[in-house]
Amino acid sequence: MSAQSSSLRVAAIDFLNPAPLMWDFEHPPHSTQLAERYQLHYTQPSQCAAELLAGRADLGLIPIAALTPELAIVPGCTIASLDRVRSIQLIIKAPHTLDSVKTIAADNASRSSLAYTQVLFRKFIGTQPEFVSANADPMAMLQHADAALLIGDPALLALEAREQIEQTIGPCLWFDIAHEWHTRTGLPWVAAVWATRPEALAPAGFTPTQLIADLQLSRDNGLANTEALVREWTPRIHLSAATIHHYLTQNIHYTLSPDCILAIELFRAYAAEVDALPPLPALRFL
Ligand SMILES: C=C(O[C@@H]1C=C(C(=O)O)C=C[C@H]1O)C(=O)O
Repeated sequence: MSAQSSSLRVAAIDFLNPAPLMWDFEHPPHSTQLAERYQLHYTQPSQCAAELLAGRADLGLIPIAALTPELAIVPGCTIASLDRVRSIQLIIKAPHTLDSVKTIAADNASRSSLAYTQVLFRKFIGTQPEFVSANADPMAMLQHADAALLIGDPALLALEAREQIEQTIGPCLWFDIAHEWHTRTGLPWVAAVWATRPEALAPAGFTPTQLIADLQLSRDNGLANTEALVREWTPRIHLSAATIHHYLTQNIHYTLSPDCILAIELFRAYAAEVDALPPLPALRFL
């Protein structure tokens, strides 16, 4: 059997924010060679986690809320933010405020932001609002609940449509969940990491070193090509080139630094404390 006789099945996220991480998989000169070794499939964050946990994917860009003791974090890359992320919005309908909100319609694509929001209310505000899973449609969500939690591209688009939403729904308060976490903990806000079932690597002819190197190089090449990414995404999403540029360079942080690891540990500890997630006593790394 040759060293690379089969490929690694990868579940990736179909939002704007992971685009720099995916650069080499989608652009020459590396895309052709990577396509022989990686079989990519794009879906929503919650689905990436489900596929990895069910063994339908070997590697996934998954919400940190979905990490289990069986999964190993691939060091190097992350989807995080050092303060405001822009794409995680909690929209609260007047006259409600953070203290009075009772029902929250939560985007069913999310695992991490849902648990961060539960931590925000249960640990920091001291209330127990009810969360109802919903499709990412801000008008419908706000018609049925006191607040809406949106993630990814739908959150970015809701911010652009803020006036229109408030004309229909009435005045709203808009909270950036990453900023709320950062101001209360002093730590980065971490949403997702590359994770793998480590036993899947050898049968696909991969070593951990090679996987880590491929993913980091793709991220580095993506960040070196931000201008090209902005040009590619401007026709694909209803946002200005300046907003996309700011989002990719200022809002999202792509390096899994020691602070990000501390943040994952604290988030999982708080989430277990408030019964938002099962306990995860130790993080496992590849
Ligand atoms: C920054 C974001 O992070 C995403 C949010 C996630 C979640 O809430 O579960 C998971 C993966 C990330 O890609 C975003 O999509 O806005």
